[in-house]
Amino acid sequence: MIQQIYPTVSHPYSYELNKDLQFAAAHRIPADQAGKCRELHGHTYFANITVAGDELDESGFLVNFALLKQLIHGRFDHTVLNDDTESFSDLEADRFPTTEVVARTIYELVQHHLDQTANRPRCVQVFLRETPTSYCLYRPKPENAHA
Ligand SMILES: Nc1nc2c(c(=O)[nH]1)N=C([C@H](O)[C@H](O)COP(=O)(O)OP(=O)(O)OP(=O)(O)O)CN2
Ligand SMILES: [Zn+2]
Repeated sequence: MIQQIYPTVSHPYSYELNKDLQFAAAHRIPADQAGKCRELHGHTYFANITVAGDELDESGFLVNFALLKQLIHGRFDHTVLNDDTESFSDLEADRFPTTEVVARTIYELVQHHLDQTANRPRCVQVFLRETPTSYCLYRPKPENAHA
């Protein structure tokens, strides 16, 4: 079980939910500065996804916790991230599967789903831990988070 205190994000909404999930994946960072991380290696990633909004859906949910797990764990668990060419690329640094880019990609996948719901909650933060000593936070710009 994941138990951690996460950084808080300020937002104007009345409801906020948080979903912890984990997935095992391999990656390589195709940059000279990446050193040993240029080689294929694996991590157990821990993600915390924060969703906020003012309206609930017909189930009384902002969004179903299980749906968030399905979107992210279902897509990335036991994969090689570099092979997921819809999300990542070995040719553009902004799409290398770094912690930063994976965190942003999780945001994009979650928000894309939320944009299709009637109650339209917003993903306001993604926390992604790659190693015991390394993590990244992704927060959309306010105009995207509060649209
Ligand atoms: N800004 C980033 N820097 C690094 C990333 C990254 O995604 N963003 N990734 C790596 C490697 O892929 C590696 O997985 C993580 O590196 P690091 O934290 O250095 O891992 P260690 O286990 O060796 O950390 P120690 O604290 O030294 O034990 C590298 N950099
Ligand atoms: Zn790595």
